[in-house]
Amino acid sequence: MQPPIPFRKGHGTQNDFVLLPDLADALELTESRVRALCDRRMGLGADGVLRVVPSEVDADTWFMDYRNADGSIAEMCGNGVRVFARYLVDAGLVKRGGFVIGTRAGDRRVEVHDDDTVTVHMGAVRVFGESSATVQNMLFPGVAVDVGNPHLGCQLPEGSTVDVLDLTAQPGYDRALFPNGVNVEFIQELGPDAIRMRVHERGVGETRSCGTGTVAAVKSWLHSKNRTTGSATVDVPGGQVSVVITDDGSTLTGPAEFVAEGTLSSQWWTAHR
Ligand SMILES: N[C@@H](CCC[C@H](N)C(=O)O)C(=O)O
Repeated sequence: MQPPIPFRKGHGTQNDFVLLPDLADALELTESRVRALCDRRMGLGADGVLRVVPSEVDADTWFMDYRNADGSIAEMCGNGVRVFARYLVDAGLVKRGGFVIGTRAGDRRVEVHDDDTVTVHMGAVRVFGESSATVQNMLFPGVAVDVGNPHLGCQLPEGSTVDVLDLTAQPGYDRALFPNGVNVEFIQELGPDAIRMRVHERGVGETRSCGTGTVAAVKSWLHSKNRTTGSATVDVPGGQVSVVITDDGSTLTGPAEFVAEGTLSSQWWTAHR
């Protein structure tokens, strides 16, 4: 019989996660279990799952096994990695300060600050093409951005607001350019160093924030001004984060909050295999 499984529920700017500490790398986290966990009625409810496992490459590093709510695997999650980092400190698995977390997009250095906000070194951000998204027969020009996972950042024309967009359905996108799907950001300029963003996430739907999406949004916004580097605050429906993009990397800083902790019922876990 499966012993009860501990979990934590947390969020970063309301992009929410079920965190499963699996220090012995023994949990069988199937697609069906991820979908059930993330379901807001039959499960705990979340945009994704963060499984905490030892890295196979480096004995001193913890690996973030991230899954989208539909059970799919993604390379990276910027809000998730902040919650993950805070968990490692809270659980006494690493010391507060700077350390490295393994992800499918590569190692990410994080700094957990005294106020529990977290800065993540998100690595290189690359624009790899011009494209567009379609929402309710309206075309939004944008650029394809690689933040370890794929994004399409669409800058709204001056004077437009992201509020009016209906993001209940997946925006249309070029399947040849994004063969593995894409996260789509809609960006509104607020000022010289401030933007707003809404996002439709691959494997989830519209979320209240997407950390990699905020980095992609700042890169797209800078690109629309013929700039490659710069910084901005990004307002999302769930709060605010700060992004800095330099020639050789990028950082994302924002909150990481815990909501609850408990154990999953063994019966429930077995029923959803
Ligand atoms: N919410 C995340 C991104 C999660 C992965 C994304 N849905 C994908 O499939 O690439 C973030 O905070 O970055």
